[in-house]
Amino acid sequence: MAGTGLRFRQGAIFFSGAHAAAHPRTRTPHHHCSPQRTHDARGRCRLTAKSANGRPQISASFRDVAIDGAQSEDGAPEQGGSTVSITVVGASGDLAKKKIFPALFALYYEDCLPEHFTVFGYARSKMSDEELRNMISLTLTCRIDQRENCSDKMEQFLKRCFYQSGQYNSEEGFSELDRKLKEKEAGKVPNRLFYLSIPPNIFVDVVRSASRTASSQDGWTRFIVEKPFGRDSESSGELTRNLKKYLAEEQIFRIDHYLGKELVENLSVLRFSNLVFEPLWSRNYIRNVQLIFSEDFGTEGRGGYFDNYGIIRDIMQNHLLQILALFAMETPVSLDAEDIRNEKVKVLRSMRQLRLEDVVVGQYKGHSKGGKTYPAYVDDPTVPSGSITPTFAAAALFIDNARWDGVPFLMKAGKALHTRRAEIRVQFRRVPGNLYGRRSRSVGGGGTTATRELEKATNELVLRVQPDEAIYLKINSKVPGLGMRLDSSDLNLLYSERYPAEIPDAYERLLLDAIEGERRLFIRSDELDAAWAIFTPVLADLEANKVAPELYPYGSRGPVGAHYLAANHNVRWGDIS
Ligand SMILES: NC(=O)C1=CN([C@@H]2O[C@H](COP(=O)(O)OP(=O)(O)OC[C@H]3O[C@@H](n4cnc5c(N)ncnc54)[C@H](OP(=O)(O)O)[C@@H]3O)[C@@H](O)[C@H]2O)C=CC1
Ligand SMILES: O=C1O[C@H](COP(=O)(O)O)[C@@H](O)[C@H](O)[C@H]1O
Repeated sequence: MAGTGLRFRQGAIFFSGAHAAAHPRTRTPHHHCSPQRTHDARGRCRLTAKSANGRPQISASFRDVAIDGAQSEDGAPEQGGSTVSITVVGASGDLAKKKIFPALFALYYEDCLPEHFTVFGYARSKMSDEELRNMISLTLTCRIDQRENCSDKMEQFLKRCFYQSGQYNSEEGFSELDRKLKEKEAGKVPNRLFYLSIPPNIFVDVVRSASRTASSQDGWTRFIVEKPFGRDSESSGELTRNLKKYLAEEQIFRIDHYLGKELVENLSVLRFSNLVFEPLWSRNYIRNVQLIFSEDFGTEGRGGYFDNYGIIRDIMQNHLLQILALFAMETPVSLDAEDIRNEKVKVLRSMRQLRLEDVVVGQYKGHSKGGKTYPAYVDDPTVPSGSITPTFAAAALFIDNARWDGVPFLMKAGKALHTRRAEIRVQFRRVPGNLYGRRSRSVGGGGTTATRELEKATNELVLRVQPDEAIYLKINSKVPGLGMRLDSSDLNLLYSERYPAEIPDAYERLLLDAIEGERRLFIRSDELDAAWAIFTPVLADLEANKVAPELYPYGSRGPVGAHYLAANHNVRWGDIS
């Protein structure tokens, strides 16, 4: 089943009622947007459809495509139409509490969920519906730009939340869930979404039991699968094969929440809808690309999980590589999920396998500063003593195709660093024969001289994914005055100034996409294979050679080895120069 179109949330391009009626999207969830709301301007809660040539068609809101129907306050539907049941498996866990329930509430608060929906939590912990509601109510928040009584909305949302306790490999547990779901769904076409917010070793157990006993009979059944998708090519292949014993690929939504981040979504818009960037987007003008992730906290509380994976698997092989693929892919045939994912696979398959000499690994050590003591990674009681799992890595990757031949794509990811940041930096080549870069020559009537420093200040495009989302371009420009003094300054699109509304969390976008059957931002199995093929050999070498990580103090800028790695490729990290 191919993706059925896309929303232009920001641009608010919508499809017509006539098309809505004909479009396959109308078979799935039936959305309701309050007509009083100003969602158009915010670009939220709208469906778009595309014509055969992939262009968006004109406007109709979810309301236009909804099959009208009523639902009682506790989520029990009245006759007719369809309903969506969202089951969060692992409901008692960290991710569910921190991200999934809050994202579902935010969607509800924004009137973005289908009119008829129910949320179930499933886990082994014993809990009543009321206890689940109390638990999740602690992490629900309202938008800063509140438009209506938040506590009423929370109460209404919580009334639609229920809990079922059961084992993850238990068909009885999921049969009981199925029975309760049916009660809520009665009379409507049931669509079911399972979110696997559980450790990866039980993904297959859950999929086996839930698909056999709690699949929808008449509607769709989809599973969102959290990372990690294996530890290497082999384990990932095995996971995929096992999942596919019970599910079709179209039912599997492998989530990478970085694809749901606003700036990452904007990357393709920036490239493909501005004439000024795409012609420069190649080895002819780009010197290097840097993908940087840093966190100013350690693995606190997640050391048990992390030690089995390390930073390369936790961040690079998925989040940073996905960004790289979107950055470097060729223009897709259309904005359909399959066309985009085809291009991502192509570019990933053109990448060279990473070699040990192109990687630097580090691990944070304890540090005292300002009377405060910060722990070492190995101080975490869930981390085995003497662990050499990297909490920092830098790597130089290459794409062996005509567009990117010879351009280093440098990645850097680390925990317990001096700042929290995720960004993409594009460093352009020097201006050939730069008139203003000639050292000894006077370049203006004012008598000032341009220096070599300025020649070094080449253009740099920065997409700051977080925090303080921004896109800025470093340019050389003349300092106002009678002389000819040049300066490097920024053309800056700071989101908080240009778009004052709060930016939705990545999980909101991705949950909504999964409900709508939009696969563009989820990882296809061949993408995953291509991603693991790049990293598996070096991961095996690191482990086989027991490569000791370079220690860096908690709160520092990371190991100096990262600078040498960059220098080997004639690069200076943009975040520290
Ligand atoms: N937390 C985060 O920030 C992120 C998490 N993820 C991924 O999301 C998934 C869930 O993460 P998170 O919520 O942190 O996980 P948790 O460790 O909190 O586990 C979720 C739930 O699964 C059950 N569980 C935990 N360990 C086991 C076990 N060994 N065997 C059976 N059941 C177990 C527990 O529920 P009960 O005992 O009630 O059954 C627990 O509440 C994981 O795949 C993780 O890698 C991805 C990105 C970020
Ligand atoms: O997937 C993961 O992402 C988080 C960082 O996500 P962010 O949205 O807060 O930037 C990271 O902390 C975690 O280790 C990793 O598993």
